Amino acid sequence: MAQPVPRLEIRNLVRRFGGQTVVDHVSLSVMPGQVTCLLGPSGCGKSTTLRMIAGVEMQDSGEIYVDGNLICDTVFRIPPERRHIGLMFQDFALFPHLSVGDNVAFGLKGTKEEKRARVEELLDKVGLKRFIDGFPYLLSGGEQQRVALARALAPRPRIMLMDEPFSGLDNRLRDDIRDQTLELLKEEDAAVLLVTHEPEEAMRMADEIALMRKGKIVQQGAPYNIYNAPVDKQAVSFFSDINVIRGVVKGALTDTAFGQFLAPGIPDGAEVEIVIRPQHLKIDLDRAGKGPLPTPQDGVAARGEVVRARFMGSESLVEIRMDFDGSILKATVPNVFLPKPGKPLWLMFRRDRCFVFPLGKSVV
Ligand SMILES: Nc1ncnc2c1ncn2[C@@H]1O[C@H](COP(=O)(O)OP(=O)(O)OP(=O)(O)O)[C@@H](O)[C@H]1O
Repeated sequence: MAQPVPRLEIRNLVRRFGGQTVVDHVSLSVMPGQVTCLLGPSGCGKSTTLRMIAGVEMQDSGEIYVDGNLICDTVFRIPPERRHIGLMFQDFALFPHLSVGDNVAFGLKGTKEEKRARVEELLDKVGLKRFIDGFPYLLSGGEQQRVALARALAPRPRIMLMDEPFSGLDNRLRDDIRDQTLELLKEEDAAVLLVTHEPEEAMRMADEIALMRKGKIVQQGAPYNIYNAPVDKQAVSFFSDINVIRGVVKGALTDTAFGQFLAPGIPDGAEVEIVIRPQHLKIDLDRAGKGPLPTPQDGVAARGEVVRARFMGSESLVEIRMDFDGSILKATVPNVFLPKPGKPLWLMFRRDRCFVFPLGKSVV
């Protein structure tokens, strides 16, 4: 069977500013109806990548394809207005002197009736048809954002590029608008590339996440895989708080106060870091103080004493000073669990939730 052709594909895009490579051989593809999130810290080159795809920035090397057809390399270049790409940025500014309907119709081709039908269809989908003849100033921030989305989607773009489109909205509003936006984007079957520096946004929106750091994509895959099979310590810590203990490898194993961990492919004598998220650090509540027996999954329990416990809303955060080296580890526990400072607790590193990385090594 023929391989499906990506709606958008970029190959080895490179952009340098003043000797610094801010986008460094970035390649990715997005299928129709798929949302890919370009996720990374501020300044890692996400927006520059998006601007090159939009055609408002020229790459130093690399190619961009739409439906398998070259639209831009260093010699050939289709101008931005002929790329059929929809854009949505944080500063989405609607035209204040045009009605909501005319804002959405802006850039649409066809007869008056055709345009009106498309505008009504989209405003209906974003739940704002009643404002069609009103002006943008009558709308809240969230409503204006939905109009901007309708405007971007009106000409049926084959690709939607979105750069932090929800960051101007307050938290509660944002979740609703993200969900609505996602629904509409799927209905319209556009290939979406969404830039964000917020892991929660990427997890909520993406079919696929491309994790970017220092101009490079360090990992790409479904949110579940990025979260559960991270490539390095930084990739774990980008999504959550982490606990780290160290060990030395001997015979593809490392011995720690929490028992042995597998360290496949890491040479004898190398130092490793064993990383675990606070929600996976297990507190033994049943046999507290008695030193539970090791199990294949939980390993050996290590003793510590509570330093502080805080209630965070849906969970409690407990900080424990470990007897074996005096370090402080963090555990989160659902609901209310507020042991007093000084209380002894036994902790276990769940082996199926740990990541073992060579010390000091990251992908870039
Ligand atoms: N036109 C330009 N001239 C010089 N440097 C630039 C230019 N555009 C971007 N840069 C630099 O390139 C780097 C990447 O910028 P970019 O805006 O792509 O990052 P980003 O990941 O989108 O960050 P943010 O989330 O803060 O927007 C930054 O160091 C930025 O200062």
